[in-house]
Amino acid sequence: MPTSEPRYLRWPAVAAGLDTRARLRHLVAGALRTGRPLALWREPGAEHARLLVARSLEAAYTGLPPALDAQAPAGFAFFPFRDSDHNPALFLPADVLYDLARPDTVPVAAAARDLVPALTAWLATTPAASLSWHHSAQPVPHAATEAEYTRLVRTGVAAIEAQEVVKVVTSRAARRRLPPGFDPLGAFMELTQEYPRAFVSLVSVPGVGTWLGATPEVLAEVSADGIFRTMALAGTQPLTPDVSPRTAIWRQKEIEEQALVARYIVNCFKQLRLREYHETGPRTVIAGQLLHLRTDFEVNLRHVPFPSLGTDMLRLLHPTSAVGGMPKAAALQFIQAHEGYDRAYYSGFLGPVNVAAPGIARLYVNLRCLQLRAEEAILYAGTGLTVDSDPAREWQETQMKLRTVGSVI
Ligand SMILES: C=C(O[C@@H]1C=C(C(=O)O)C=C[C@H]1O)C(=O)O
Repeated sequence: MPTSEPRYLRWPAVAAGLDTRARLRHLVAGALRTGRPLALWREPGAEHARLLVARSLEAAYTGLPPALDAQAPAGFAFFPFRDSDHNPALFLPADVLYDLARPDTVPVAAAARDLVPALTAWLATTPAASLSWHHSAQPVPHAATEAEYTRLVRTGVAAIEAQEVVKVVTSRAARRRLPPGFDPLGAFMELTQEYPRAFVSLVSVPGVGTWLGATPEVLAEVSADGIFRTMALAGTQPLTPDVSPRTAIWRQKEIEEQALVARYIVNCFKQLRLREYHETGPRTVIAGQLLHLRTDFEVNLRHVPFPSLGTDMLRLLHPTSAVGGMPKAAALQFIQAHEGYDRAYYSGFLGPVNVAAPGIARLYVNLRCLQLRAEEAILYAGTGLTVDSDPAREWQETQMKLRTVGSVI
């Protein structure tokens, strides 16, 4: 009889003695070996992580950003900064879900029943000693030197002075050799410990590659109580022993930079003719070893006549002026023309939709992240420029941001 209930697979004898983490490794090994996409994540404040395995790469290709409503399919969105053949927009269907809070069974979605024999076989194999992570087929992006980044910032400031853009976010890639025996799963676990307030993720997709990150920035969230949330996060300074969120002082440059992001979000609400939003802040918040300015926005979806607000906002927001700039089109054009490397999934967005329960979505901007290659990691960071930007400070700021995820290598 057809049913929409998942099927709960039990662990076979070979895996019976494995603890939760070893079972996770065993599942990940099987997904990698059989060429399947996977996403592992830990939500801010949550104790346990979840692993999702999609039945195939083909099933993960998507067009539009996901719909944030309870009827939409469950899965994990992994979207690039800009769609292209090299960096496809992906939505990994929640075919197999392993919840580390419930390690005794492996639920397989009704739509993925065909997967049960293969999955049963892979669970019964001897646990693998090493994992073969998926790597991107694209060339390693150019890593800007300090001189090159300085030039980029100067060009950005000149574009602001010439009034081509009001704000633009420039970024760069940095290459780091991986230490021998580097273990991405171990690094993921370390990040979850180190950054309890971040959204920590490890995504591996055939042909697309493997990305690891710990981001502080919500792009669009719909919670169980029907609240839509987004945030304007910008402005950066180091968290040092003598500053705290309560005593932090911000320069005019950072205040303006963050206000532009907040204004951008308000404009998105305006485009949808929505007036009933709550705005809190800006406040100073901690993100790893950094402080940022943040304004929170909330809409109670049960009190407004906009059933598709979450979906519409997501499509308007990305890429926000926290990673692109203002006006959006001109800033994106500037980035395309001058940045000199492919951001790929850095400053795209990612996160689960309808996985915890129908109607719950948590999408984050993919910041403080790295891409894994066979022997090296490519780290990414950017900075919002305004007319007052100083190239040396902007370089320093990217250095600080690289340290968040860089701490695990
Ligand atoms: C672009 C990044 O971060 C964004 C830019 C910020 C800034 O310019 O101060 C701060 C937080 C993020 O919204 C990054 O981490 O790479």
